[in-house]
Parts: sequence; structure tokens; C-alpha cells
Amino acid sequence: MANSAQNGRDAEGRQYGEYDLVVVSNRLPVDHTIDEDGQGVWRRSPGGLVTALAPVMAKTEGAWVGWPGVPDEEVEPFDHDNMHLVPVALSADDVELYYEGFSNATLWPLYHDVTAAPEFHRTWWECYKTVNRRFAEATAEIAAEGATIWVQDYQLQLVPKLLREARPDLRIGFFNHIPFPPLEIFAQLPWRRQVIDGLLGADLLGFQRPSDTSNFLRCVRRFSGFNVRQQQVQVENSDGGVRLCRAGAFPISIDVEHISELAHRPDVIARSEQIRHELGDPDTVLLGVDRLDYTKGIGHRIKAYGELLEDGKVDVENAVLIQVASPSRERVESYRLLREEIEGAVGRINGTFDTLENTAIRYLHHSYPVEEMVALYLAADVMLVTALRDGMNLVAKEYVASRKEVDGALVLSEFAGAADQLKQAILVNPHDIDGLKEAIVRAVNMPPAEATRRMRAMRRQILQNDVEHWSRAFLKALEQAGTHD
Ligand SMILES: O=P(O)(O)OC[C@H]1O[C@H](O[C@H]2O[C@H](CO)[C@@H](O)[C@H](O)[C@H]2O)[C@H](O)[C@@H](O)[C@@H]1O
Ligand SMILES: O=c1ccn([C@@H]2O[C@H](COP(=O)(O)OP(=O)(O)O)[C@@H](O)[C@H]2O)c(=O)[nH]1
Repeated sequence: MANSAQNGRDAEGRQYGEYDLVVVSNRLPVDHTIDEDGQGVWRRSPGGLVTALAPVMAKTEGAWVGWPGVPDEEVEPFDHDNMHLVPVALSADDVELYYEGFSNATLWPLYHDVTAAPEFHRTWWECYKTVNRRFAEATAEIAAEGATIWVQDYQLQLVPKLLREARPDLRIGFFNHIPFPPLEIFAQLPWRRQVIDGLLGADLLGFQRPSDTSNFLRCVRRFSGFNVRQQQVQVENSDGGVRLCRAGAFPISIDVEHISELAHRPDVIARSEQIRHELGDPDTVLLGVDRLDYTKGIGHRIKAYGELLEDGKVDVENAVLIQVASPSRERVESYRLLREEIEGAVGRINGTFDTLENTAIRYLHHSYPVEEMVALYLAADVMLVTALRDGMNLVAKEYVASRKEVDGALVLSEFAGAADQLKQAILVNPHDIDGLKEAIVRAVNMPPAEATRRMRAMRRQILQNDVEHWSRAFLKALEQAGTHD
């Protein structure tokens, strides 16, 4: 591990760590799971944060601090796929109060425009503070003097301030993968001031969209009392000094080269042909891929599709919708209810429209490896991304990157961050079911020349702005931010 091992010590005489770059996120890129034979194995963690950061971290010599995905698991630091991973243990109570509770039943619905009702519990908040402190301590321990720390996402919003107090020598960046809500919604949070203070410990705060950045800065003005000039907050320290914290939009992306390589691989192409064949070679394959999350608008999409079948605008004889709904946060009540709701809706539609040979919706409650994802993207004529609110949505970008023949149509919610970059998609408001139905029909019947024109423009955008471009832009801005020499 080549990093500039420092022999410096902090104010309390503790020796600095050895990593010049440390990424900190709730989850490590791999979860410790038990396979069919009862053996412990490391499996890729779910979600786009890992999709985006893993290829970036595999190319650096930094360390990644995070939770190994199961409760009460004490694991020593280890190397995996070219990454140095430093596990932080969470007890079963921590998982319930900090992860399922405060992170995913308070902050998640609040930050996604209250698409579900957020719950506010003081015990959850207490645990959130404790766990954030634990992550900050684990990071402070391994960071070299003057190291760059990149904290990720809403689960760890207090870490920047805690880290700065422990290690003022560090350069601290924070990236929020989910939306930052408007002031009127954020104001509901009983601990709004503490969260803003926690974030302002960073030198640079990154958001997915310019609108997230301006929402955040409005909240800073209201709840911190600090001056905000353009995109810089003048943070007043307890000693009367002023430190600058910069905020800006850095839209995340994907490892385009890897997706594109897979899209050209003969076995992946063969698999995509097999998928279509096993579906009975329909004229049109439509696809949705989401974690089973109420923010993703899966119910709205299925409702629209069901009505199109009823109206006779699509037909099971020549069209099929594949819906991958990968398991997510299954112990959180709203996720359990969502699963029942979606599976009920799919069952009703299939019961009504299926024939012995054809199925209306192929519903798959599974998580697939990236090779299968790309085979699905290649097999799909129409991709449906209908999120009610989504930080970015990397699935939309992966679909575009996979379409090497420069064809296929993307229906994309204007409420997903990806809509800022993929302007040539058919943009929809998923709450408008008639509008969504029209968009789906338009995508199914899109003339090839129009599909190619739109896809070419979207591919140009994605090819020029891959995930390496994102991380370089953020880390460069972080280098220039703050008051460090
Ligand atoms: O860790 P989980 O609770 O299982 O959830 C998985 C991840 O979901 C969220 O992903 C977000 O990040 C993507 C990449 O920036 C973005 O495209 C998407 O819109 C976001 O929802 C969450 O933010 C991550 O922390 C989770 O790991
Ligand atoms: O069965 C699945 C379903 C999804 N994904 C990946 O999970 C990520 C989802 O990221 P996105 O930003 O769309 O949403 P998130 O789940 O992070 O909210 C994408 O890279 C997908 O390819 C996957 O590998 N297997």
C-alpha cells in the first residue's frame, strides 16, 4: 500500500494514520453474507453509490471506511478487489435505530419530498449521533496528516464537523447522493440546526443538482445565521475566526468503459438474445430496474402500463414489461408495505391479461450482477425510469451507455437527477398517469431515426462525463476549497 506514511501525532499525542485519501460511507462496497453452504462470503452491496465509487476507489491507493452490511460483525481491515476496506461494526440496535430508523425512516422520506411520511424519534437521533461519532473516530485513526477525506451521503451528515474537531489538519469533502429538500420540508426536522452544523464542518459539499445546492444554501441562511456569498458559507469558528465552506453541484455518473465493454462482449450479447427469445420474441421489450423503493415510482409505472393494456394500446401478444425490483431495506415498514402493494398490482394485471403463452409483466424480486444488467439493457427497446424523486438514477445512464447500436428509447422522470443530463429522453411527470401513458406509447412507436438522434445525443453526454470525470472534478474542487495552504 503506497501512501506517504507520516510519523506525525495529533494534539493528544496519538500517531496519525497512513492513508492520504479516505472514503467514508455507510456501507462498504461489499456485504458480508452467508451463502447456501453456510459459508461467509463477500457480495457486492446494493445501490448506485457503490456502483459509482468502487471503480474510482479501485484505481487509488486510499482506504474505504464503512459498515460490512450485517449487525454485530467485527471484521479486521482487509483488501478486496484492489481496495483497502476498513469495517465499522454496527450492533443490531444501531441497525434498527441509526440505519433503518433515522437514516431510512426519517431522513430518506424527508429528503425525497415526503413521498412517505417521515418519523421523528429522539432515540433514533441519539443513535445517529453515536454512530456518526464512531465513523468519524475510525476515519481519524487511519488518516495521514493533511489527508483528504471524502464522506458520502445522508447517513453520515455529522461526520464532517466531528472529524474537523478531532483532526483540524484534514481536508474534508462531503457528497450527498440523494436530493437535498426545499427549506419548507427540511424545516420539519427537529434536529435541522445540528445537521446543518455537521455538514458545514466540510471544506466542500457536493450535491447532485444545482437545485439541491440552492435548497441547501437557503437552509444554511435560515438555520445557521452564517453569511452565504454565492456558493460559499462563511463559517464562524468558536475562536472568532472564519472558515469557508463551498457548495456546488457535481452530477455523479457511471463507469462508461466497463458498461460499454460488457455491451460488446459476445456472451452478454448472446444472453440478451436469449432473454428476448425466452420471452417469445415480442416486438417490444420494456424494462424497469429499481431497488424496491417507494421513491422509484414503480407503482405509477405499473398503473400506467396496466391501463395501456386495458385500452388496447399495448398487447401481451407483442409487448412485455420486465420489472426488476431488487430487495431493499426489507425490515423497514414502508418497504414491506410497498412490496405487498406492487406484487398485488402485478398479480392483478397478470391475472387479467396473461395468456397461456404470454405474460404482461415479468416481475423479478432479485438482485442481478452487472453482466445480467447489461444483457437486460441490450434486450430492452424501451427503458422506463419513473422515479417520484431520485438523487441521480444510474440505471438511466447505464441504459444509454449500453445502447451501442444507438437505438432504444428512454422514458425518464424529470424528478430524477439524471434528467439534467439526459435531456433528449422522453421526460415525464410520473404523477401524471395520462402523460406517462402517452410517453410510453410514444417510446414504443418511436421512429428509428428519431430514436437514433436522441440516443446519439444522450450517449455523447454520458461518454464525456463518466464517473472518473465526476470524482476528479470533486477532488480538484476540494483541493482548491477551504483555508488549507
Ligand atoms: O445502502 P442501502 O440502504 O441498501 O441503499 C442503496 C443506496 O441507495 C441510495 O443510492 C443513491 O446513490 C446513487 C448514486 O449517487 C443515486 O443515483 C441514487 O439516486 C441515490 O438514491 C443511497 O443514497 C445510498 O447511500 C445507498 O447505499
Ligand atoms: O439487480 C440489480 C439491480 C440494480 N443494480 C445496480 O444498482 C444500481 C442502482 O443505482 P441507481 O442510482 O439507479 O439507484 P439506487 O439504487 O442507488 O437508488 C445500478 O448501478 C444498477 O445497475 C444491480 O447491479 N443489480
